[in-house]
Amino acid sequence: MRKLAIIGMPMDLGQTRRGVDMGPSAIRYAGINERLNTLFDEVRDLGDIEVGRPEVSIDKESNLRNLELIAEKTTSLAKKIDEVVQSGSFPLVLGGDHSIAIGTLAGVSKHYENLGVIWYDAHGDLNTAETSPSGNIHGMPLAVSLGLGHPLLINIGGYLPKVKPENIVIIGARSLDEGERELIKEKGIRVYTMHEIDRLGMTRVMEESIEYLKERTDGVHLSLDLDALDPTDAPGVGTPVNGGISYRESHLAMEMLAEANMITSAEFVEVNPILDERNKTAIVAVALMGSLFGEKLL
Ligand SMILES: NC(=[NH2+])NCCC[C@H](N)C(=O)O
Ligand SMILES: [Mn+2]
Ligand SMILES: [Mn+2]
Repeated sequence: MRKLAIIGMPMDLGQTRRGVDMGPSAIRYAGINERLNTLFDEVRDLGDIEVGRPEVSIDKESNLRNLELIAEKTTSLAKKIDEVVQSGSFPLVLGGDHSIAIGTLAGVSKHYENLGVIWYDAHGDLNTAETSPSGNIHGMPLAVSLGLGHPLLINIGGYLPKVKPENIVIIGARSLDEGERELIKEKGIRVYTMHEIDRLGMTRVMEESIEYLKERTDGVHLSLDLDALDPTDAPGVGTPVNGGISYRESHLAMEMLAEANMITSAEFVEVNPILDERNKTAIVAVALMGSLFGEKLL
C-alpha cells in the first residue's frame, strides 16, 4: 500500500523576507490533495508544525539569525517526520524557507544507512556562520546536514552527520559563495550547474544523477527549492536568480525520478505567496509533485 503524509512547516526564520511562512497554505490552496489523491492508496494531511509568531533575534556570539528558534522548530519537525517514516508513509514537507531541511533530514536520515540527497536549487546552501554573507540559516542547511555548522543545528535528532558528501547531488546551481565553492571542491560534492544542464541536457543530467545515487544509497531525499526554476516560471521566491531551470525541464526531471522509483522523502520549499503572481509558484510546485509521484498523461 502506497501512503503519503503531508506536513506543513510554516517557518520564515531562516531569511529576512516575510511571507514564506504562508507557503504551506499557498501550496494547499493550489490543490495538492486533489492532485495527489489518485496517485496514492492513502493521503493524509497532518497539518502544520506549530511555529507561532516568534520575535526575530540574532545570536550575538555566532551572528546567526534566529538560531535558537530554528533549532527548536526543526527539532519538532524532525520528530514528526520520524513518526511518519516509522508508520510506513512517504513524508512530503511543505515549506517554509530552506532551513526546514535541517529538520526533515534529521527525521529521515536515521532510517537509512546511506541516505542520498538531491538538492534541486539555484544555491548550494553550504554556508556556515564563518562563510555566510548574510547570516541567514536558509543558506546553510546542506552544510548542517554534513555536520558542519553550529552545534545546536548539527546535533538535531542526536546524531550526525545526516548525509555523506558523496551521497549528494546538487542540480541547478548558479549562485555559489566563495566558501561554498571551496567546500564543494574539498568534499568532492557532485554538482550539475546550469552550465552542465545546458550542455548535457536535463535527460543526461538526470540519467547520470540517478545512476550515481542508485549505486551508493538506500533511499533518496529530494529537497526542491523553487528558486531552482527560472524566476519567469517560479517568481514567488525570496532569492530569485536569473537563468534557471525551465518548467519543462523540471517536469522531465520529476518524471525521470518517478520512473527510477528511488525517492523516499521530499520537501518543496521557499514558496512565498507575497512575492508571487497569482499563486503561480505554488501551482508549479503542485504540478511538479504530480510528476514526481507518477502522474501520466496517457
Ligand atoms: N535556500 C535559499 N534560497 N538560500 C539562499 C542562500 C543565499 C546565500 N548563499 C546566503 O547564504 O545567504
Ligand atoms: Mn535557493
Ligand atoms: Mn535553497
